[in-house]
Amino acid sequence: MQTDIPVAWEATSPTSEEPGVSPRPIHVKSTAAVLEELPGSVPERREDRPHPKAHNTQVEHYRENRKGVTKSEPALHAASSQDMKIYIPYESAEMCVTQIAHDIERLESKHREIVKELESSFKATARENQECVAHRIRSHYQNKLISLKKMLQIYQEKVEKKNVDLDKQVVALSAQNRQLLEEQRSERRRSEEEALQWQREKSKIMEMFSNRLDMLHQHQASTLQELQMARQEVGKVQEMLVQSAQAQEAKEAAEAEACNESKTPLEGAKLRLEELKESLYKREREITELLESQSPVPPVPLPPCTVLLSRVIQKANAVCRASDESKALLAHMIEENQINLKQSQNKLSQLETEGGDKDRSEENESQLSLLQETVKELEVSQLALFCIKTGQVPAIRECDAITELEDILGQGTIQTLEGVKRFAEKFVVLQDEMKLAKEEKIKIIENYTSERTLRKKYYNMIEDMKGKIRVFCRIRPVNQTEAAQNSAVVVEKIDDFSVNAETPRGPREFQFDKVFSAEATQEDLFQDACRLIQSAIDGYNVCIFAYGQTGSGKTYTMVGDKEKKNPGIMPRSFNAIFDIIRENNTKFEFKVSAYMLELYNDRLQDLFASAGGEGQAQGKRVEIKRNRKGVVFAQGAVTKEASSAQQLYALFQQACANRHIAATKMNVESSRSHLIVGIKVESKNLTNGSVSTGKLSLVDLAGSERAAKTGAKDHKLKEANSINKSLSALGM
Ligand SMILES: Nc1ncnc2c1ncn2[C@@H]1O[C@H](COP(=O)(O)OP(=O)(O)OP(=O)(O)O)[C@@H](O)[C@H]1O
Repeated sequence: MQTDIPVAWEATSPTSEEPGVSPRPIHVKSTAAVLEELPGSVPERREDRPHPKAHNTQVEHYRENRKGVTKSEPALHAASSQDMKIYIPYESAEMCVTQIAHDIERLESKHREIVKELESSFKATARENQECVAHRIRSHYQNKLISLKKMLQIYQEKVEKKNVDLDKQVVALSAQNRQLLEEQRSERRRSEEEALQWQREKSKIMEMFSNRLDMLHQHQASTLQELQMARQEVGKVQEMLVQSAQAQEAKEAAEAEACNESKTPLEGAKLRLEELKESLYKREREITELLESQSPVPPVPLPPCTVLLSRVIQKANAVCRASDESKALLAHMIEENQINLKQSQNKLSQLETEGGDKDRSEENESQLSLLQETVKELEVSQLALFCIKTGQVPAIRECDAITELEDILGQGTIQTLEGVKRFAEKFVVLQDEMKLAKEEKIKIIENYTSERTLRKKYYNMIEDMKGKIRVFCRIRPVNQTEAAQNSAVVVEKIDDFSVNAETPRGPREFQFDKVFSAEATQEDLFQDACRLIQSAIDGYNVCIFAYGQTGSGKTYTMVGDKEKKNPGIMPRSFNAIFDIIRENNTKFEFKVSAYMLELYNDRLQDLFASAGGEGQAQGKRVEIKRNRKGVVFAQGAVTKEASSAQQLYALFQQACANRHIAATKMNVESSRSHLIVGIKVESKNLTNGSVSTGKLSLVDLAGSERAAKTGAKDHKLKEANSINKSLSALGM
C-alpha cells in the first residue's frame, strides 16, 4: 500500500563522528510506532529501520518519500533491516524533527481534512439516509393519506347518500305524520260529531218509540174492546141462527117466514161487521199515518215499528262492533244471560213437575209465577242480545186475520150458515192474534227496557273509552294586574291536546285530553263536560273537579264570574240536569237532591247547616263513608231536594255564602277551602218501575300555593298548609 506518511526519527544521544557536527544521540522512535498512531498507515517492522550509517540515505530516502517518490518495498526493507541506535547530526536531526513536525502538522491537517471529509461524507450519507427514510416515510404516509382520502371520500359519498335517503325518509315521515295527525283530528271530530248525532238520534228514536208504543197500546186496547163487542154480536148472531135452525126444523111450513126472520138478524150482523171492519181499517190507517208522520225516514215496506226497532238494533250492533272490548262485553252478557235462563228454566220445570195444580201452596204459586216472569224476561233479553249481536230484527207477526175477515165479508158468504160459522172461527183467530199482539207488545216494552239499559251501558262505555279520568287544561287570559306589570305568558297552546310551558329548567311540553286556549268560552268548556251529566242521570257516578294553582281560574271555571255573566260548569250543569229531566219526564219520574260541603282545615263542614239550620248546628258530624254498593257518600250531611234548576241554584248560592274566602297577594278572592257539590239524581222507569240512582259531584278545589308568593301568615298560613296537604293527598 502506498503511503506518504513519513518515517519518524528520534535522537537518543548526541554523536560527533562527523567533524563540525556535534552529534547527539537521538533515540529514534520506531516508524511502526509512529505509523500506528496514524490513521490508515501500514505499520513498519523494526527491522525495516535504516542503519545509522545510512542515515543520510535514509533521510534522503525520507525526503524522496516526502516528495512523493515511491521507493520499492524491498529497498525499504533493506534499509531498515536492523533495529539499532543511530546517531545523526543535530542539524540534520533538527531539520528532520522540524520536517517531522511539519509533516505531523500536515498529517494533522490532512487527518482533519480526512475527518472532515469523513464527517461530511457521513453527514451526506446520513442526510441521504435520512432523506431516503423521510422520503420513504413521506411516500408511505402519502400513500396512506391518499388511501384514507379515498376511503373518506367513499364514506362521505356513502354518508351523503344516506343523508339524502334519510332526508327523503324524514320528509316522507313528517308528511305522513302530518297526514296522520290531520286524520286523527278529523277522526276525533267525526267521532265526536257522530256520537253527538247518534245521541240526538237515539233520544229522538227512544221518544218516538215510546210514543208509538203508547199509541199502539191505546189502539190495541180500543180494538180489543171493539172486538169484544163484535164477539158479543157474533154470539147473538149465532144464537139467532140456532133459533132459526130450530124453527126451520119444527115448522117446515113456515120456512119462508123463518127465512124472512133470519135474514133480518143476518143483515143486522152484516151491518155491524161492516162497521167493525170500517173502524178497524180506520184505526189501522190512523196508526200507519201516525207512524209515518213521526218517522224520520221515508216509508218502507216494513211496518214502521219494525223499522224503528231495526234502526235501534243496528245502532246497538254498530256500537258493539266498534271495539273488541264491547264485543267481549256483549259476548259475556249473552253467556251470562244464557246461564241464568237455563238455570231459571230448570227451576221452573222442576217446580212445575213437583206437584199438580191442586197441591201447590200459595207460596209455591207465587214462586212459580215469579219464575215464569223471570224466564220470560231472560228470554226477551236473550232475543234482544242476539239481535244486537247479529244486527237482525226479530220477526213481527202481521195481523192477517183482519184480511181474511175482510175476504169473508167481501165474498158475501156471511149470508149462509156456513159463512157465519167461518166468520165466527176467523173472529176467534183474530182474537188470538190480538192476544198475541198484546204479548208482542209486552215483549217490545221489555225489549225497549233492555235496549235502554244497553244504551245507558254503551253511552257510558263510549264515555269510558275516552278515559275514565280525563284531564282538560284551560289557559287563563292575562288579568289587568298582570298586564300592568308586563308579565310574560308562560303557557302556550300547541294544539288541541298539548301545551308548552316555560319552566325554570327550560320549555316543557305537556299532553292533555283537551286543551282550551285563553279565548275558550265557558260554553266551549261545558260542551265537553255536559255529556257526563247524561251518565249521572243514567245512574253512574261522575265527578268533575278543577285543580290548579291559586288564581289560575278554578272558581271561574266551576262557578263563573262574580257578575254572573259567564256562569261556570256548576250552574250550567243544574240547567242541563233539568233539561234532560224535562225531555224524559213522560217515561221517568225523577227526584233531584243535593248536599254541599266544604273541606276547610282538614274538617268537613256542611254548607247547608248554616246558623239556625239543621245538621251541624245540631251537633251532627259529617263523615265520608262508602255504602255496600261502593258508593261514597257524606254521612250526616243535610240533603235538600230541588224540583227546578232555579231552586238548585238558589240552594247553591245559599251554600256559597257560607264558604271560606279570603284575599291573598295572588287572588283577591281566594277560596280557602275545597267546595264539594253533590247532586243525586234518582230516576224511576214508569214502564217497568225500576229505579236507578246516579251522582254528579262538582268540586272546586282550593288552589295550591306557596306561602312566600301569597303572603300568607298566621291562620292563613295554617289554611295554606292544610290546603297543600290535602292537595298532595289527592295527587297521590
Ligand atoms: N278564563 C278566564 N277568563 C277571564 N277571567 C278569568 C278566567 N279565569 C280566571 N279569571 C279571573 O281570574 C281571577 C282568579 O280566578 P279564580 O278566583 O277563579 O282563581 P282560583 O283558581 O279559583 O283561585 P283560588 O284557588 O285562590 O281560589 C278572577 O278574577 C277570575 O275572574
